[in-house]
Amino acid sequence: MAKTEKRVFDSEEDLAVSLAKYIDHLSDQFAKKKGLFTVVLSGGSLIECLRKLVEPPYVDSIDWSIWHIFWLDERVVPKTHVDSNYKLAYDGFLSKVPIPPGNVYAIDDTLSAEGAAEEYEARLKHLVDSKVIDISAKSGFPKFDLNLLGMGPDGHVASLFPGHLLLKENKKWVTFIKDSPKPPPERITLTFPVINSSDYIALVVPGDAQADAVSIALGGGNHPTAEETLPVQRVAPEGLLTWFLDKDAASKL
Ligand SMILES: O=C1O[C@H](COP(=O)(O)O)[C@@H](O)[C@H](O)[C@H]1O
Repeated sequence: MAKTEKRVFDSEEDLAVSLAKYIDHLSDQFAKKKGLFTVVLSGGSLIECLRKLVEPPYVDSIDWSIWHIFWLDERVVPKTHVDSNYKLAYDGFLSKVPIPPGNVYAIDDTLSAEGAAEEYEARLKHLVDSKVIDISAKSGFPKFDLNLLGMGPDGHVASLFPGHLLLKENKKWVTFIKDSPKPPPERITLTFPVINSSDYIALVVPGDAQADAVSIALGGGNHPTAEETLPVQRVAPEGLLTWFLDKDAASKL
C-alpha cells in the first residue's frame, strides 16, 4: 500500500495555492538532491490548478533551469489543436516560466498513435541513458520525480480508462489507445508501471463532477467489484501519493 495523504481545501483557489507551495518545496528538494527535477504533466483541469506557479513569488524564486517536462498522455492531434495537451500546458504554464526549451519533451504530433508511442518510449530510454531520468531499482521502469495527475469523473487517469485492456499493460513504458471513450479517440499514454514508479504523485481533483470517483477511491463510496476497479484505484507510487481535493470533490467522503 502506497503512502497516501489527503488534503481538502475550502476552494479551488486554496487548492491552487497549496499545490504551488508543494511543487516549490519539491523543486527545491530535488535541486539540492540531484540538480534535476523531472515533472510529468497531465492535461485537463490540472493546468489551471498550476496558475499560482507562474506568479510571484514562485515564478522568480524557482530554479526553472533544472526542470525537465514530460507528458502523462497526449491526444493524436497537432500541437496547435484545441485538444492538444501540449498546447494546454504551453499556453497556461510553460510559456510563462523560463524552463529551457530543450528540457520540454513533447510527444511527437507528426506520427500515428503507434509511432508516437514508440518514439516517446525510445526518447525516454535515451534520457535514462543520459541520466536525465532515473530508473526504479524496484520496478525497472523509469522513475519520475513528480507526476501531476488529474482524474476524470469516471475515475480515469492519463488515458487509462475503466475496463480497458491498457490498464493491465505491464511491459511497455508508453502505449496508445484508438478507442478512448472520451474524445478524441486516439491517444498516447504512459502506463501504470511507469506512473507507479514515481517518487511523488499529486492527484489534483477540483470540482463536484469527480465526487463519486473520489469517494470510491478513498474508501467512502460503494466499492465496485474487482473487475470494476477504477483506474485511479491503481495509482500507488513507490513514494508518496498526495490527493489535492477541493470541498466539492470531497463532498461525498
Ligand atoms: O482526457 C484527459 O482527462 C484527464 C482528466 O481531465 P480533467 O479535466 O477531468 O482533470 C486528464 O488528466 C488527462 O491528461 C486528459 O488527457
